[in-house]
Amino acid sequence: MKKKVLIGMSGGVDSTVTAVLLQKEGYEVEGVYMKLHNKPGYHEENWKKVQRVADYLGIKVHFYDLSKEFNNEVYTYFIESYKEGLTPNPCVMCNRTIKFGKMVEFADSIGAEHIATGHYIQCDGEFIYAADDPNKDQSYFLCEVRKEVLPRLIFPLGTWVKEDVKAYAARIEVLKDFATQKESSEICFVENTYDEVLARHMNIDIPGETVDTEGNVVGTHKGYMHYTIGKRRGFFVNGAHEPHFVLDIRPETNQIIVGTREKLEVNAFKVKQINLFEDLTEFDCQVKVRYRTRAVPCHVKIEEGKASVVLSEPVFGLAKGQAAAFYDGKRLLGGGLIC
Ligand SMILES: Nc1ncnc2c1ncn2[C@@H]1O[C@H](COP(=O)(O)OP(=O)(O)OP(=O)(O)O)[C@@H](O)[C@H]1O
Repeated sequence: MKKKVLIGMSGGVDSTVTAVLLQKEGYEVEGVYMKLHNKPGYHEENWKKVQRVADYLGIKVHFYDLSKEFNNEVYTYFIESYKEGLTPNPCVMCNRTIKFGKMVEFADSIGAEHIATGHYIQCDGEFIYAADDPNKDQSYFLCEVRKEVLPRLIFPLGTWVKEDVKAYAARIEVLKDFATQKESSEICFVENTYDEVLARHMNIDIPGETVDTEGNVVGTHKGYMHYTIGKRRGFFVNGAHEPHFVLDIRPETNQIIVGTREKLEVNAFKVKQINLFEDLTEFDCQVKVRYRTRAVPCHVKIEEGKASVVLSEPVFGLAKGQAAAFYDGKRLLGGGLIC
């Protein structure tokens, strides 16, 4: 009997090509489109595309409304994090709870042993590995995924480059336009900027004090939720000759702490909500502290659910709330949230 795979189909070129490839490989393919939020017009358009692919492949596709779950697990966390002066990573949370959480439960309900997506990642059933194409690699966003689901995951695009994925779609007459459509933005529910999303829920324009590391008031800012650590624009510092960066955010007093670039340097930090694919308590590895950055060698020690990370070279602009992903070369060991 053919093995059944459930594919997360977004209407984008990556998941479309994923579906074509897995059907060619001999899997019995079903697709699911998850409605995650209420961006006007967004779902109607994507669902139509998913149906078009389904017609072409002759497969069954499901429309699954997970907007309530997404709101509870991802969207609220996003809003609350900014309120607390943190920099959230909604994609990391979505991958844990929705894409490789609720979608896996859905796969169970239709008797699908495997779950596939168009993520640029590799997985051997035990570990996740960075994609061959370093520019597209998305493994960082899976550092909080539960270990138990790994044996069921398939990522056919982990060895592909995006241009080849587009070229593949372009060669199929009915899927031609998938190759040229606009690529999705980084956070699916953010249309333009994250402040716009926050402003729908609260007043974020409350001017406050800009303070230096000694506690002196040196200027003004637009409201602490407009800033993330490392940001260097959008606030005022009296008589500053050098560029100043946001070093810390104090929601209680609506203050931002600013300083020159060398003050952004961090050599050690802590990580909570640790999720590891291997039983490790003390180890050397490399850590990525944000998505588009190089992994830095470090030593990690885990005690009472928190990891102490000591870096062998400094990083600049470490934002609390962001994910820290631990790697052994291309192999993802797991990760957690910077605290
Ligand atoms: N709303 C959704 N419903 C079902 N699966 C989804 C949805 N959004 C994303 N996915 C799955 O997660 C994968 C990675 O999502 P991401 O948002 O990074 O999309 P992407 O790289 O633009 O891929 P695509 O070209 O398939 O949209 C997608 O390839 C798809 O398999």
